[in-house]
Amino acid sequence: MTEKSPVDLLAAYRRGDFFLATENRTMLGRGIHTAVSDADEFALAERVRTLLLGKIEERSGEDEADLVAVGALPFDSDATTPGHLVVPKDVHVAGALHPAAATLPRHEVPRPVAIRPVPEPSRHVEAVATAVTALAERNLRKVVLARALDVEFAGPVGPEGILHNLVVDNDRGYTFAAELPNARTLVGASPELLLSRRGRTVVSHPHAGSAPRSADPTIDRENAERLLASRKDHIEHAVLTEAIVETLRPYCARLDIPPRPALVSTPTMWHLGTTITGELSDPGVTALHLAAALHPTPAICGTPTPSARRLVTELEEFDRGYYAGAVGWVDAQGDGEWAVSIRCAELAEQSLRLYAGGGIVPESDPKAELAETSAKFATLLRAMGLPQE
Ligand SMILES: C=C(O[C@@H]1C=C(C(=O)O)C=C[C@H]1O)C(=O)O
Repeated sequence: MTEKSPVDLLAAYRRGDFFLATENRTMLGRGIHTAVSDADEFALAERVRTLLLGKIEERSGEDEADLVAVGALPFDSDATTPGHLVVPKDVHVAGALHPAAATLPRHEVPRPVAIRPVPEPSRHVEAVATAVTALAERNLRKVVLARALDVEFAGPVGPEGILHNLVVDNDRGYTFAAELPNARTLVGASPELLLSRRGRTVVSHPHAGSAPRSADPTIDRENAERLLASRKDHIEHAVLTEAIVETLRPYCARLDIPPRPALVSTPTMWHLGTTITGELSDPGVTALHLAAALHPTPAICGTPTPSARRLVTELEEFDRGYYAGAVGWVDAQGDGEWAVSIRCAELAEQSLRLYAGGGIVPESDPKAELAETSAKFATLLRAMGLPQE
């Protein structure tokens, strides 16, 4: 592994590579040594584990640090949208991109020729109202409804400029670009950690409960305080942390769960977040296996999961693809990091689809839910140099 600075890695990123920047690490994966796709996420985790362990043996004693698999899990796996990981030919890892990245000049992204909401905003409001009724009828505690924006360009557009600007804007969280098996690139900046594993230590940082940031410091503070005091948002959040804890508990000898969520901020949103830390009882369980066990969490699907998933399919007029899945890496030891793939877009040759959703509980107001998705689009719109809806 040659030494490169984090800013060099960002500059070196090209479509086809894997890129992930976190608060303390920057990773660039290039080339395909082996690609593994599987619609069954646990089978995928097992195949990747066997593959990486096999590679350790081939190398016998050489450096194992760059033996990783990187990639993305979709919201709903099937044959055309499988979990997709790649063992890159070359992996470069460096330290944190920030604070240095904040001073980098922004890149120009071509202006779109068309932006079309899917569905129309009024239809999303109706879908949320229908969801609120369905929650009571079907005994659901929460469902997450999303909408999309289809953006078209006059010519080919790469992910490089968008990724660069996302990195400049976001000094925390998980900023990523990953190649998808459908010849698209998933690019985004998620605040939310699904799961990380380092040795026996696992961490999950679920987010639920949202309010927009404001350029006016007084309004910004008020929005944050209203969120911290909002019963509706605390209910949405509790449903999520309960599910994470329930899933992780059987794997862990110890779990630390803070009694109440904390305020988390991105440049565009306030959220409620809870950092859950655990110690694995079986260190043989990989980060990817645990990510597969947790997914789909009530942050992006709902509770109970099967009926929430059904309601999502009934009410959303588009396929989520790799939005509301996970993006990350796992190494030969089973360590890894998986972020929830939100605040992201799937980029094709000269078009992209960007996504945003929000949790619906019985107390939800449909108009406020529409506004929340608009605020969430801002992460990507800003990186594209566009006005925020
Ligand atoms: C579903 C999204 O975000 C999720 C939903 C949230 C909410 O409902 O409050 C908050 C953070 C995320 O877990 C998204 O950004 O698309």
